Amino acid sequence: MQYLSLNNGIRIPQLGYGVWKVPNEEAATAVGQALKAGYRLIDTAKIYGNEVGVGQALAASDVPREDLFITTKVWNSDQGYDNTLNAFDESLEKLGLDYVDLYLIHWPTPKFDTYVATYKALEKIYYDGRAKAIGICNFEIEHLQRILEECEVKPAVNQVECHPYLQQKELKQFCQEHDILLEAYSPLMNGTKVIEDPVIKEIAELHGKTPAQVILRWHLQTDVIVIPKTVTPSRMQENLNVFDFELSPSDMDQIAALDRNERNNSDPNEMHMR
Ligand SMILES: NC(=O)C1=CN([C@@H]2O[C@H](COP(=O)(O)OP(=O)(O)OC[C@H]3O[C@@H](n4cnc5c(N)ncnc54)[C@H](OP(=O)(O)O)[C@@H]3O)[C@@H](O)[C@H]2O)C=CC1
Ligand SMILES: O=C1CO[C@H](CO)[C@@H](O)[C@@H]1O
Repeated sequence: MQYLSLNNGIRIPQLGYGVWKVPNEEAATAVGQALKAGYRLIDTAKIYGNEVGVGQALAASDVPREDLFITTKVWNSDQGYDNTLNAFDESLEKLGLDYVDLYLIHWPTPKFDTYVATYKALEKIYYDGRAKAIGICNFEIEHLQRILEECEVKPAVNQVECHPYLQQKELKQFCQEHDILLEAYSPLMNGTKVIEDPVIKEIAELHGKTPAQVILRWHLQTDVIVIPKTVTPSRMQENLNVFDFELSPSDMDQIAALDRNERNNSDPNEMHMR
């Protein structure tokens, strides 16, 4: 496993395991398999409804707590200072943990203008030592600017949709300038289109790797954290086997040219409180 350092010095595995759409009843098995395969970062959220299953896998695993990196997120309808503190307590209890490694605001929900108060609750959780790091998801530059201006603790990460068809170059640069790591969600574009892209396929053949491995390797070489999801054990292993080859500058240039601002998930400015 390869690690990066967050802006507060905490180490984060650069490749993790996402569990959106993994039903709670299946999460314990899936996360257990992922931990056995070698994943150490698990990315869940209250809205995924599987924190209990994730917690069961953590409890059953012999991986020491300090080697795990557990992320969860506050959902839109729990935003606001007090609501967030309560939602955090519930998430922690479901996970069966006394701290998480990273707690994130799931969406800025700009229409309701609650994300600054929500972030201040995250700061309290951080100061209390119950989250080793805090951050946000789906924040655009204007949302980030407000946090940087109005809050004390710099977000450690901004988790956003990112893949070769949505490379987030401007946001990535802004985050780099402010020492915020970008974390790529839906890194395989939810297993759609980009996996079938002819340029990706050609590069994959050149390296004797799969298209998914090429995409994940591209993410790693662009210095982002990447959290692919799969419930298929062979793919868990496939997605981890990306540390034994390197994309050339020419491969990287060809993938850079695939950027087309194509989103597969919601637009942060259109996400409402649900
Ligand atoms: N903060 C946020 O707003 C969001 C965060 N996320 C996080 O990011 C994680 C990953 O993103 P997600 O949206 O799940 O999408 P991904 O881009 O990780 O794609 C997951 C899909 O790709 C398939 N897949 C996985 N590996 C391979 C492979 N090697 N070859 C072919 N297909 C493959 C999976 O199928 P199968 O499982 O059947 O093998 C699944 O259908 C989420 O699980 C979640 O933790 C996601 C969305 C939003
Ligand atoms: O992480 C995510 C997946 O689930 C949610 C919907 O249920 C999305 O809104 C979110 O971005």
